[in-house]
This record gives sequence, C-alpha cells and structure tokens, in this order.
Amino acid sequence: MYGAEPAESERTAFRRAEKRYKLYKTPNPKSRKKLTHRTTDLSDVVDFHSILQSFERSGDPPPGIYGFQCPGFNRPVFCFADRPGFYFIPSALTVEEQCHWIRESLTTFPQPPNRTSLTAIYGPIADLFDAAQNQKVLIETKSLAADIEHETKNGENSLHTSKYIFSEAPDDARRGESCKPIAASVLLQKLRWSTLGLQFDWSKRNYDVSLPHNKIPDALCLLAKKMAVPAMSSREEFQPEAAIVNYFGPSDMLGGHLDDMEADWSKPIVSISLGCKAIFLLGGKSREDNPIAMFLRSGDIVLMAGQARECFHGVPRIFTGDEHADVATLLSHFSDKDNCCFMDYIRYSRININIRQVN
Ligand SMILES: O=C(O)CCC(=O)C(=O)O
Ligand SMILES: [Fe+2]
Repeated sequence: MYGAEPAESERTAFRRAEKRYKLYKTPNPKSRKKLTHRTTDLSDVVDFHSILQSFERSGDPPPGIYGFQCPGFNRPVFCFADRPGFYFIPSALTVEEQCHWIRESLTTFPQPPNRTSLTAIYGPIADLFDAAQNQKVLIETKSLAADIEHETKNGENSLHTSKYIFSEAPDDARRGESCKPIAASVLLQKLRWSTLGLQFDWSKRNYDVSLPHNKIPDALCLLAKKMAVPAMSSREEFQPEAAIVNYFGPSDMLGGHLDDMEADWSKPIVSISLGCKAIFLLGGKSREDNPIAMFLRSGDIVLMAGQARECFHGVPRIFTGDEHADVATLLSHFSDKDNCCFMDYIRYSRININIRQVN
C-alpha cells in the first residue's frame, strides 16, 4: 500500500500485458557478446486454431467463447462472451489467397498515389519491391530536384513528382546524386505502412479527402464485403472506402490504441493477418481493463464492430524465424525461383491489411 508508485510505463493493465508479451533481448549466458531472447510465458494466450480443431471434433468451445456457423463461411466464426462486436475467423484465407495478398501488399499497394511511411521523406516512389529485388539504389537527382523546386515556386502541385529515383548501379547513381544512395532493400525493411483508398493522414490522425487516391482494389473490396457479413445486420452491406496496410519486422509492435476516425462505429474494421504469427491484445473500453491475448496467424481475419470499436487493442509481439512463426506452408508456396524474394521477406515479417468504411 505504501510501496513506491508504479513506473509510468507499468501504470495500466494494458501496458502491463504489452510488457509481458513483448520481445526482450537479454544477455546470453553461453556467450558474452550475443544477446538471446527472454522466454515468454504463452500459457494464457488464446489459440483459435486449437479451439477450432476441438470445436470441429466435439462442438464445445472453452468457457467464455462461443462459435457459430455463418452462411457463406465454411468454418465457424468465434466470439468472446464479454467482448461483443469482436469476431475471429480462423484460417479465413487459403494459402493461395494469402500468397496473393502478400504479393499485392508488397508490389501494388505501396505504389503512388497511395502514400507510405516513406512518402514524407522521399516523396512518391514507385516500384520499391521490384527495386529491392533487383539490388537497385535510391538516388536524389539534381536535375529533378531543380525541376521540383521550380514547380513548387510557381505554385504547381509536385505531389506526383519525386526528386528520388531508383537506379541500376551505384556507378550510374554517382553522376547526378547529391546525397548517398540508399539500397532499395534497406528502404523495404523500413516500410511500415501504406494507405489505400481514402488516404489516412497520420499527423492529423484523420482522413484527408483532398489527397489524390484510387478506389480500393475491387478484389479486396469483394473480400472485405464477404468477410464483414458476420458483423453486419442482414439489411446492410459493408462499404470499404479505405485500408491501412501495416508491415511489421521482427522487433516491431503496435501499441494499444482505438481506431476512432470513422463516422459509424457500428460498421466493422476487417483485419487480415499475413505472414508471421503475432500476439493480439484485445482490451476493454479502459486501459485499466485486463486485455485478452490471442495468437493471430497468416490467413486469420478479425472483425471489430459496435462495442468492440471502443476497445483498446494492439500487437505487442511478432514471432519470426522458422520455429515459432507458423509460416512453413506459406514459405513452401513461395519457394520457386520467381517467388523467393517474397519468401525472404515474409519469413521475418508480418503484414496486416485493415479495411474500413469511413463515412
Ligand atoms: O496488426 C493488427 O492485427 C492490428 C492493426 C490495427 O489495429 C490497426 O492498424 O489499427
Ligand atoms: Fe487498430
């Protein structure tokens, strides 16, 4: 009672859970130089894949969880009794579909006019994944830089021009460059998000409808409409208008937050997991509520609608590497020569596509 105040970082139940599951590096007792990962107690993490297996065998879900069959779905959908509006659809996507959306997330989705986490620094840059695959480098070209300065001075819109381009060889690059070339592969590792459809402005935490954008791709729109059905009333259809694609590397995490910039919270956020396994924390309406921890694997889909839209949530942990990532089947689909670059990326990464109705 009279003990020291808890540190700021440990104040809330949500923060304590994040600390419990995040990746920690500790000194390796066997080697003075190397760091090792601290073992994490995963015994409280809900595993919907094993729940699905026993549910299909016996029809009995664990206490506090219920499963139901939704028309058009060949697998049951699960809910928590005390988190209305949250839906978990295990293995919603086939491995072929997962491969398709991983390819799209890396090649098409980061293309201008879609903005990415790199746009603020380099302007719109095209064909990042292709450039990384072909060992290209990003260079700043003096002539283009001068053009853009001229355009900007004349009040013209330079949203579609960038003074940075990818170049084949460092030798070529040296000619026009005014700063050090950056390997496309390094930039790809730094890619954290891209936005589709209506563009989300992270600095204002709002949708900026004045920014140029394309409509959400038709196939993604169709998938989201189909997957949203368990969370929609039978009279309404989900209308996807925006999507945020998150790219996670081995030590990345997404802190506890609410997604509250959409007008109608009765509509779900459709959230697709691809690549390495992760832990998802679903809190309550206060950061003081104890969050539920669950595994998210490639192909799982989560819906958050209604009351669940008011629940804090986050991703404190990604499991990379062959042992814990649960990506063996996925990797085997990418193992041929033409796809090995996707395999190299996804072995150590997770991608999340979350699709939203904004208005
Ligand atoms: O990565 C996830 O599974 C969740 C992503 C998320 O909550 C968000 O982008 O708002
Ligand atoms: Fe979110």
